[in-house]
Amino acid sequence: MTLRVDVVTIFPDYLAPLELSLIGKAQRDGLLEVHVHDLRDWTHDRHRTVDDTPYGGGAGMVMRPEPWGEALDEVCRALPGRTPHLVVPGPGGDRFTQEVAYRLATEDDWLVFLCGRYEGIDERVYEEFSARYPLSVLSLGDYVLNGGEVAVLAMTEAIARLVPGVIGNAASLVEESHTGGLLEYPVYTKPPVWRDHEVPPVLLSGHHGAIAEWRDQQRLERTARRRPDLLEAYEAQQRRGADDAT
Ligand SMILES: N#Cc1c(-c2ccc3cc[nH]c3c2)n[nH]c1N
Repeated sequence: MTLRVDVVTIFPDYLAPLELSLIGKAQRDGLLEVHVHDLRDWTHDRHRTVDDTPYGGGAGMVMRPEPWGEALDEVCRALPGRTPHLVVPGPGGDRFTQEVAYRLATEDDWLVFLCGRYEGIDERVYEEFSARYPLSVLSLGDYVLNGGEVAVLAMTEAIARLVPGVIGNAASLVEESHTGGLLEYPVYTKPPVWRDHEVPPVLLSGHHGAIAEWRDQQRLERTARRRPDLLEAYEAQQRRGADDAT
């Protein structure tokens, strides 16, 4: 399945990193298609204006609905017969988590990201396009960015890497943080001793069962220390699983 990603932004160069590394290779391998669009291409004045002052007063500027309307009318019709899922990064959105990334990677094959700037996008754009397409507002976390581009980079990488074939060794997806609800275990490589820091002996033992047990324990301890909220959810899920099995 080729995942198509369209991004509408006033800073197209911000999305250049999507041409690099694994995401760039996925595009060259035909697993991912990324199309970046400059919102100003849908303006018609000499200054290519995309913002204006807010009704009701207040600081800052608001993104005008007209360029968004014309841009999304065109972008969302790029694949006749297919329906895009519109994703708008925003601090007030639902939390973007690994579970959301997995859902978007497996349930959608066409994502259209709207990158807001200034104080945001005129609300009528959400009204107009949520009536026509699935539309999600998603937040990276509880801090404030200046626009949606950084969020789109993070979301696209998190989603694209879950597309089959993008990550060469799919097994690595199983043991990483947030897969299965726990944080990842600590990793080591050569040399066996570095500045008097030794690799845990169990990892040099060759006993795969003992290594797996140590890693599981490390995941639990690390999650308990750094993210007790995740551990609580994990243990509740384990209890539900045990109840279902009886
Ligand atoms: N996602 C996300 C965001 C944002 C964000 C996203 C878009 C715009 C447009 C203007 N300001 C923005 C902030 N801030 N913090 C997050 N976790």
